[in-house]
Amino acid sequence: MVKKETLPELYESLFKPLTVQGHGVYVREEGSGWVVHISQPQAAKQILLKADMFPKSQRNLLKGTLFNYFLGTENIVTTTGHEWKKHRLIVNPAFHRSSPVKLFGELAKQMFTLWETKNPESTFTVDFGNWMERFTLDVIGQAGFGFEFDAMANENNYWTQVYNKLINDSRRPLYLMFPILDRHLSWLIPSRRAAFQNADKFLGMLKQIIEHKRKTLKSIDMDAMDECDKDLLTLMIESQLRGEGQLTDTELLNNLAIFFLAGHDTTAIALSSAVYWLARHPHIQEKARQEVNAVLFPDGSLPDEDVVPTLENTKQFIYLNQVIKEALRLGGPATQLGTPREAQKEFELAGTGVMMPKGTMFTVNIFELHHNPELWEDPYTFNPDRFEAGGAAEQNAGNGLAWTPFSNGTRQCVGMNMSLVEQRVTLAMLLRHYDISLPKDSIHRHGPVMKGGFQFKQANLQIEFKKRF
Ligand code: HEM
Repeated sequence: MVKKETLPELYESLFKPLTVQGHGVYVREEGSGWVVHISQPQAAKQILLKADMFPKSQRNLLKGTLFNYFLGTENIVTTTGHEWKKHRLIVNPAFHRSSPVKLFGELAKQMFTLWETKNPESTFTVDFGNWMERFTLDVIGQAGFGFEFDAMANENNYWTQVYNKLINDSRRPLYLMFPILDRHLSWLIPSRRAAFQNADKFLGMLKQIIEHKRKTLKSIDMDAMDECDKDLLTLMIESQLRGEGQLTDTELLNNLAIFFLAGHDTTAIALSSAVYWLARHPHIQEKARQEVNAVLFPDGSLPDEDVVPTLENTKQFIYLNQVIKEALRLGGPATQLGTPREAQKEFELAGTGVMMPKGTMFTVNIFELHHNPELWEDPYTFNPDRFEAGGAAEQNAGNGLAWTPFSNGTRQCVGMNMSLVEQRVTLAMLLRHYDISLPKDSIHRHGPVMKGGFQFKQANLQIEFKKRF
């Protein structure tokens, strides 16, 4: 990505020729070998819904890297078969029982206060991408294990810096492309030695929290605590104490690390995408705002104060949910599966009639599926009506998986509901409090411009907010 091209321009030149000429299937070299990319709904459904036939590939290319050091190998993402089921058995109920709606709302309020203290005028501009990273870090710290990063109030505090350094160091392209550097030579490179020591600090802090929680939870009445106020670590340990399964401290640690990596940037990117598209479409923004007001204040009163939606309210935000889905279609954080799937025997790839040999590696190319012109008319246009009852999304669904930002099947994202509720609460509160627009000099005026490198993030996303109260 040398030139600052918009996403549609990049897609047209780089990927569309492959997707369209290949009828939604083509192969690409990905370091681990050739991987079949799928952007066609029948084949996507076949690969994702038959998890036993297409398990995650166990070729661990990142073995020995800082990235792997942080996440470990005993977690819900890297394991398969019985091992994976053991993790999902504990992790799934924790996510289902946790709905920290109040936490999302209180943190949104805190963010508005911080903005307005720094910007006393009625209209101001913020680096929204950066704020979403800080907001979602505060959320995952508290919702994950009851830890206050305070990244919004003070971006330079100790643990926020340790965490940000760890994430940046573990994603450095050079070390991901040449894992041998971390595996065998990190002791020779002072900056890399420091990066591993920094990871030890963060992991050490997580270990202490796990030990502390194990001890305290044995001695308190868990039923006396409100379910919504419990963090994920508490809920996982509780499941074990109730005899619902067992994870060692290392397994708990590795899963907490995964929740950070999988749950922090992803929701930040999703929220940034939704706010960006709302900024570009004032009439859609107004329609979503009116729905939020009608749900929260059915008597027509519109108080000039922030009100945190309840979980029940968030289920009634039908149009806002369409906005979120459309923003995930256009700019969802997962552009393809994190780990390729490996065919366990020879089979016919659905919708193509082509036989694929045992051992073939596949990925569902979520980005291309979501921009495939054969599935989505005018694919770059933001149009939440695609997701209304009877709309294009519903019609596509009869034909396979055309919209799948969280993957699907048994290995669907376990944090999906948490992320969707977080997005609904945050967007509803933003819409009530502010009119949202793009600054005149925004680099994104004609389409989203992405950062280079491995992350699918909008570059320098400045957003203008005008107070409504
Ligand atoms: C917009 C937000 C999010 C998106 C688009 C997203 C997307 C995805 C996708 C595509 C996968 C499948 C990866 C694969 O199979 O290779 C996945 C898995 C997963 N996600 Fe998310 N995710 C989001 C938020 C979260 C959050 C908030 C958490 C936790 C705090 C989370 C935790 C996980 C975990 C643990 C898995 C592995 C599940 C398993 O293999 O059983 N995600 N996510």
